[in-house]
Amino acid sequence: MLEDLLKLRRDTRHFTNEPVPDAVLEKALNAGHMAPSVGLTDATRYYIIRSGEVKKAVKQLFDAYNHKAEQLIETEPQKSAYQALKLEGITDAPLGLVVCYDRSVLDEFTIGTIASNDTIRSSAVCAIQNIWLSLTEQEYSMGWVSILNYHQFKKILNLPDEIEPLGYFCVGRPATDYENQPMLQQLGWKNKSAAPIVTEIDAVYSPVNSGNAVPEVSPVFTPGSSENAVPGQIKISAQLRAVIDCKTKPLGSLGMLEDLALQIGEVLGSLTPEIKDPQLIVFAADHGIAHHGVSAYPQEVTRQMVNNFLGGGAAINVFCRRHHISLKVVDAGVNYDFATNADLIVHKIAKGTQSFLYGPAMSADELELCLQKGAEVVSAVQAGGSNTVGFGEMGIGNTSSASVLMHMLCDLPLEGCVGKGTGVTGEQLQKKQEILQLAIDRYQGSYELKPLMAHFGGFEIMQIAGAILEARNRNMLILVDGFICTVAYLCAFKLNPAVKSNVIFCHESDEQGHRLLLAQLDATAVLKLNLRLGEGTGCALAFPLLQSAVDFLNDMASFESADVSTGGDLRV
Ligand SMILES: O=C(O)c1ccc[n+]([C@@H]2O[C@H](COP(=O)([O-])O)[C@@H](O)[C@H]2O)c1
Ligand SMILES: Cc1cc2nc[nH]c2cc1C
Repeated sequence: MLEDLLKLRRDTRHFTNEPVPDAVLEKALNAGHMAPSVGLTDATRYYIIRSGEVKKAVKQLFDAYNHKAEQLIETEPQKSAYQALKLEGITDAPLGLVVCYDRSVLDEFTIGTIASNDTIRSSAVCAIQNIWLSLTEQEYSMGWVSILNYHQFKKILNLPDEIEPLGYFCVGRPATDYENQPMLQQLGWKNKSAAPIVTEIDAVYSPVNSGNAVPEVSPVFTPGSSENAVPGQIKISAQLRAVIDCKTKPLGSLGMLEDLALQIGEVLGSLTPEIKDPQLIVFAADHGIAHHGVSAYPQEVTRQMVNNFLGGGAAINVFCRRHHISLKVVDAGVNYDFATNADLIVHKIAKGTQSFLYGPAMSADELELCLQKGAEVVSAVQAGGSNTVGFGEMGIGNTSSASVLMHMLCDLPLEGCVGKGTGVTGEQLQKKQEILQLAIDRYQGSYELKPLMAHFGGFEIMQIAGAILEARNRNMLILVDGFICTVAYLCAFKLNPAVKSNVIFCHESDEQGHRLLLAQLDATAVLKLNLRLGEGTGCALAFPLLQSAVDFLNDMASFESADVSTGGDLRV
């Protein structure tokens, strides 16, 4: 009887050393294969582990993470109780089973995954339950080990990139029935609720009728209003100019460094400004448009590079270390679930945008959420004592999004806005242009700013726009990187032109379109090094020049203090 099996099924951590016959395993895996899979994606994959060496390596991963979990427990009695629990039987169980799903099924059109890619993961969970019940019926059992560093786990099993494991399952003959209850309940850790928790929803929720009205969220700023002026901002331009001109140098001879010193002094409201705790934030997200062959690299590079940032091995890590800039990564919408990491801020809106070839990349609500989440990042940065924030991005396909936004918002010919991105040239570049043109031709929405931002945007681009707006509200110095970041700035600027005074455009990217965009914005970049990497690399490289501008303003002698004769051209 099914009900008896459901009652008997246990998450098992205690096994006899009796081997699992092949026929038992085969029957259980066939039961897994009979489970529902969304849109018949058939993405569930199984790996069998019999090797003692592999089991030992998995056990070590478990031990390391379990130790971490122990550290999180605050009270000693609870810690001791936790330590007494046996949470796995990796080396005791005769067999290990790794249940995974294959993300590459998403490379083709699939049914049922449009709202969330998580559905393929859920299908694998259905298979797991079938296997569990089949093993129970055959008087065997299984134990789910989920406390693992999945990055390492994939590495030691040498799983292909697109294969995502849900856990390691210990399989064998149970050595106990835990008195017919979950082991955690038997040991008094926690009781299972007595009955399913069910609520009937009989009407569509409306905040107005509920008597529990949600206060309206105030916009990040009020475009075009005089409230945009930062309170207390001191008009010190003339004084700064005088200080710069009195330094021991021919008038204007420090060129652009003089403009930077002036701007930094103005933004930070000081004749002796100090750059405090500079921070670089890389916003990362995936793009539905990336599935249409518009990039030279596959989508998974986004998450691989995020892991590279977290591991300290990317160009931006190297440059930030060199120039003593703190680095954080924001998961704004990467198509992946990252392990917890102190340098990762999870502001995931969804696992990638929808392809704007078929409809809006994001909803109006998601756009607002992006602006809000970006603003939150900057609030936290300032609360930590920083007054200078640089923005970088990572997202396969994001030059496509940025190019269309530039075209739509600046009314410039598309060809001038589309470039090679990660390296598409020749026919592929032609194809990228055609796909983007098709998306534009199909667009039937409003030509107002926000609908355009939502339809063609990316989660990282819009979170950066929100972050720039908040940094301006907080009177911070804002460093903008290459082409994609400048498009994020363009969106922010269209919402509040006052952002311009706080922004330094750190470099002119080699991406075709950036030069044109900077000209359109009447902006001059600090560097031109033919970079087209993104990540915020331009910001990190320009930083020592900005610091040098501040240093000459603060530390250089004046004609008077050094007793040097002025030429006839001194302005003051
Ligand atoms: O910052 C730039 O100017 C820049 C120019 C070209 C490419 N990129 C990077 O390349 C990725 C987007 O390129 P693509 O070809 O995938 O659209 C994304 O991760 C960006 O960080 C960045
Ligand atoms: C390898 C790689 C690194 C990147 N960094 C930013 N965008 C990138 C795109 C690629 C492909």
